[in-house]
Amino acid sequence: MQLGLIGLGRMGQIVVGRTLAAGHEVVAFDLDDDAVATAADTGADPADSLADFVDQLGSEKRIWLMVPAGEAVDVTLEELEPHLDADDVVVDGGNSYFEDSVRRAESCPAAYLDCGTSGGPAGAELGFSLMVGGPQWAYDELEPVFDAVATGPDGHERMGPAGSGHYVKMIHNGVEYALMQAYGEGFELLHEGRFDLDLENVASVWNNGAVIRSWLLELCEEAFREEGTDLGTVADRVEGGSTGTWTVQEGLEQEVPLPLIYTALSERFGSRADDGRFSRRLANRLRYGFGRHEVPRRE
Ligand SMILES: NC(=O)C1=CN([C@@H]2O[C@H](COP(=O)(O)OP(=O)(O)OC[C@H]3O[C@@H](n4cnc5c(N)ncnc54)[C@H](O)[C@@H]3O)[C@@H](O)[C@H]2O)C=CC1
Ligand SMILES: O=C(CO)[C@H](O)[C@H](O)COP(=O)(O)O
Repeated sequence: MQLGLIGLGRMGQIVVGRTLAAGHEVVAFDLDDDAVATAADTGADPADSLADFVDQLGSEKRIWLMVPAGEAVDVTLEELEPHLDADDVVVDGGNSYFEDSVRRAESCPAAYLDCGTSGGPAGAELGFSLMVGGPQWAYDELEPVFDAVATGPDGHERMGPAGSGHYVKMIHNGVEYALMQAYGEGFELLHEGRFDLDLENVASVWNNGAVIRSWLLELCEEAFREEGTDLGTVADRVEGGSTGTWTVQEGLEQEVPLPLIYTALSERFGSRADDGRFSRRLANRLRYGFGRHEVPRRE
């Protein structure tokens, strides 16, 4: 299959690499020429403009967007629109708000798949977990690419109609916030508590058979190994927050109580006051662990 990839940042380059490794062709475009050159070095066909990108794709276009959520998706779709028809498929693999995806699916001339992507840049070797919404035929059509980008055939599923993929990913991120908060609080108590503990050792022993073992806990272990048991210069400041805000808003609309996710979100907002909380410094470092997000550091 030939896949057109727009957005060649941390996540897009992985989609390119995994799709090529599975024997497919990739045409790659980004506003940043260096990102296009990196994709070309991996074996993709570089496009120097969106017009060039569209020209290089065949009559039944298969396009994957991996650009930042929001305006970049709308701008890209607007430019693609004159070149798309009902036989084409567009996948949005970013963290778009699900209601935006429903709107885009209604107005896009091509079949539109909203694809929640989990695993982060650190998950490149294993492959991602993909939660897809949209028409069944388009999902079936893209299955070889989903097999390649995901951990394999078990790493992707069609969730339901338009919007359902990004809806499931939004709530996944709410759970992610609460888990990070829970690990952060536990390690804060261990750090401030009665014993002089090596937190890397604690995380390591918990990761070997304990009920609370997980990938996030492995990333806690990595953070203590690389930063030290007191997290060194990692600042008490947690960025991000959009996906957690949407999750809490949805909980309010559905009248489903989400006290843990809400608390984790409000802790993030509170962190921006910089008052030195350990749990938030760990959350800051964990976002680097899975997302390669920049780590704000204190002086
Ligand atoms: N980093 C992570 O852990 C995860 C990120 N995501 C989502 O995946 C999407 C991409 O994320 P990252 O790769 O981390 O971002 P990134 O910032 O590393 O890369 C975004 C790329 O898109 C390009 N771009 C921006 N606007 C463009 C446009 N109009 N046309 C063409 N290229 C454009 C930028 O030049 C950049 O190369 C976002 O929606 C993000 O929320 C999803 C799961 C995990
Ligand atoms: O989706 C992700 C992980 O699953 C990304 O890392 C995302 O950027 C994190 O979301 P937020 O910016 O709301 O912290």
